[in-house]
Amino acid sequence: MTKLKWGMIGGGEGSQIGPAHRLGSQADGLFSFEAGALDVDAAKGRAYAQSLGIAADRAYGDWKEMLAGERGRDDKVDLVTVATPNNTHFEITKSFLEAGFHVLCEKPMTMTVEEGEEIVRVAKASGKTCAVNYCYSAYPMVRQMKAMVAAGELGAIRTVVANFSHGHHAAGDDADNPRVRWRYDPAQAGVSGQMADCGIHALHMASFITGDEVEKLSADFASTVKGRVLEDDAMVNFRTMKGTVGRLWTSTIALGRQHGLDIAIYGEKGGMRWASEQPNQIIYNRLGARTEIIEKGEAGLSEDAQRMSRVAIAHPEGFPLAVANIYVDLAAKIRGEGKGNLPTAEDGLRSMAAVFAAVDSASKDGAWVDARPPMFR
Ligand SMILES: NC(=O)C1=CN([C@@H]2O[C@H](COP(=O)(O)OP(=O)(O)OC[C@H]3O[C@@H](n4cnc5c(N)ncnc54)[C@H](OP(=O)(O)O)[C@@H]3O)[C@@H](O)[C@H]2O)C=CC1
Ligand SMILES: O=C1CO[C@H](CO)[C@@H](O)[C@@H]1O
Repeated sequence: MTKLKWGMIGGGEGSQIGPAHRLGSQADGLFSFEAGALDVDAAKGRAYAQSLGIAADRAYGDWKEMLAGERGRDDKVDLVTVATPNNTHFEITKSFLEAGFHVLCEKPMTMTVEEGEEIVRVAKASGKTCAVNYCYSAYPMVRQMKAMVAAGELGAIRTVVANFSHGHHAAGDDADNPRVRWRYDPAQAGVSGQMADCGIHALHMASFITGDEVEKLSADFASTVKGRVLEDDAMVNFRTMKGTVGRLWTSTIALGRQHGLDIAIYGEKGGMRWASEQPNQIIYNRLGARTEIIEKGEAGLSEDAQRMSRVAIAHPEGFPLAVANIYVDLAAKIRGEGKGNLPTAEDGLRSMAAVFAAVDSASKDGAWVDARPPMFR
């Protein structure tokens, strides 16, 4: 099978997410890395792209040059990944979709709800795929949890408790760290810091696993590090469309917590929890029974959990392979072979609506506000 052609914008040398996209896109031999505008500094971006094996004429200085260069080629890239800071996602994603490219955009998909709605419209009109990199939903055992909820193994879901709390932005003297500073700069990050950076992953997981959506929420935001404009800690209570009670804590100042993404689902007949730092196990309790550990690779897992797992039982499969699962489903969708369980532009829009609702609620002492995008009300 001929490989699809892939290009990336952002994800340059030293970036946090760039390596995961390179490893993920290459893991299954489905995409060849053909073009990139990898850095905000044109010279650095061109040099780094070439050091990764990209031809000089496709190692672009910026995304506009890449769009102009690629759209005229017979062998243009099929898929473009947008892995730049948040304030550029909308313009780049919209432009590439309109020019006929498939796009995988990093989260948050846009800076505003209106932009999110615009991307949903543009993606639909273009007929191209626009996915958003909610990659934690592509861990095998997260797929297993989704399948178990859908099969009714937990009964009606009562409560979802999600955390995405780490301690890596706890140092007040780290404000100039280039990996940190844009995350608290409203011009580059948007109206929210940690809620938009990590909280939306946890909220997406809650929706993804339960097959439900956030309807309304109440938020408490805090900026605990002196001088920080945007929140670095947030507690959000929410309710879903089906009436499930939701709790979310997201923080960047929780020293001692490393990645800090975990989720628990409690239903009438059972409960289960999963943590991204122990991704191969689900801790499961049936009502009245002893605790069970469900292990990646064991017999009897859902078809989707098996499909998303590459190596035998007990061998760790981690973050880059979860990202690879997103690329597997993207390749299938681009080839018209199925949709998998891809996070979509609609998911990206729902996240933006939740972020804006949380900012609004926090400014009103935690008043409950509608968290649905106007387009879906
Ligand atoms: N899905 C996930 O799990 C994760 C998602 N993310 C998301 O990915 C995006 C990038 O985050 P992260 O990698 O942590 O950020 P970093 O700051 O670590 O890296 C950003 C990279 O993009 C480059 N860049 C900045 N602006 C442009 C531009 N206009 N054109 C081309 N390249 C540009 C930077 O260059 P330079 O170094 O010179 O500034 C750098 O190489 C964010 O939106 C973030 O929310 C991040 C981590 C995990
Ligand atoms: O999306 C993300 C998930 O993980 C990181 C934390 O480790 C975040 O900073 C990031 O933007």
